[in-house]
Amino acid sequence: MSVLLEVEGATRRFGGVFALRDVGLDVRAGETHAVIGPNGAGKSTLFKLIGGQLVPTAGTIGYDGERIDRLAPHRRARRGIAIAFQDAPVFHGLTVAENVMVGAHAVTRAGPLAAVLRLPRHRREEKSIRALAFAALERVGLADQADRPADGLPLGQQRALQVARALCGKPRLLLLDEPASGLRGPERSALAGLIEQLRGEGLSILLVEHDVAFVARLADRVTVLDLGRVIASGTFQEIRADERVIAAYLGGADLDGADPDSIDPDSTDPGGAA
Ligand SMILES: Nc1ncnc2c1ncn2[C@@H]1O[C@H](COP(=O)(O)OP(=O)(O)OP(=O)(O)O)[C@@H](O)[C@H]1O
Repeated sequence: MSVLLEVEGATRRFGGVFALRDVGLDVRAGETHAVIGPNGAGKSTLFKLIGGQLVPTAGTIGYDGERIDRLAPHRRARRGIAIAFQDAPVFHGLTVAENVMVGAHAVTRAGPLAAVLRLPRHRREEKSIRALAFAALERVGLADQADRPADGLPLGQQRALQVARALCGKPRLLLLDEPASGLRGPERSALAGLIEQLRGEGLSILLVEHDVAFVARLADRVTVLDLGRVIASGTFQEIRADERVIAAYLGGADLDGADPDSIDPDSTDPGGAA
């Protein structure tokens, strides 16, 4: 399997604090790779280095054979890296479809503001943007919600909407920022099913997540961060047996409780990775 994303020696310092030190990981084409770690481990910092919201103090990030660590986020998006931020705003007063159309700016010349303001440049592209948005809504199972106001959409469907927005950019690599956070059992299961479906369609996925049960079900490989360093990487079964991982998770009770085969539909416990 070829490597799509390669992070090497990534270091990020904030003043005297090393949020990340010499971190390496790769995402292979078609795999779901999860990054987990306790609070303050550096997960968000790593996510932002890959998305382009932060630049590394040292190290490199390669994507599809090209260095991208100094590229602006929108240039990464145009190369096929899409981000679904779990707390990205839902634009109230717009329909579900219109909210998703805002995500199409990565593959069209009109920007998101043009989409919202319906400027002439946008109108020329509106037809293809609508088609992209509806295809994305189909993929995430929200097509029947397309014309309803996005206000008041249940949290699980809001997450699916964020994923649909990201899919409008026709990504090869989808970055998911704690997608299960705050979701209850059935919604978590539905979202896990969606991520499995996208993986089945060939999308490469990098998932930063607190919820260990969620990761156990979805990830082909897991990278574990603690205090800014990689302490283990491998399949979930491999990392759950690693002594450093068990120590980082205070005795391993949370990891042992994560059943890779199921997410308890009645559970609201996020798996205890926090
Ligand atoms: N902008 C910043 N300025 C100063 N320190 C920062 C900044 N961002 C992160 N840090 C520090 O870097 C370290 C890693 O933070 P980061 O948010 O990446 O961890 P995390 O694993 O995402 O944590 P959490 O699970 O709590 O979200 C922490 O010590 C944090 O305080």
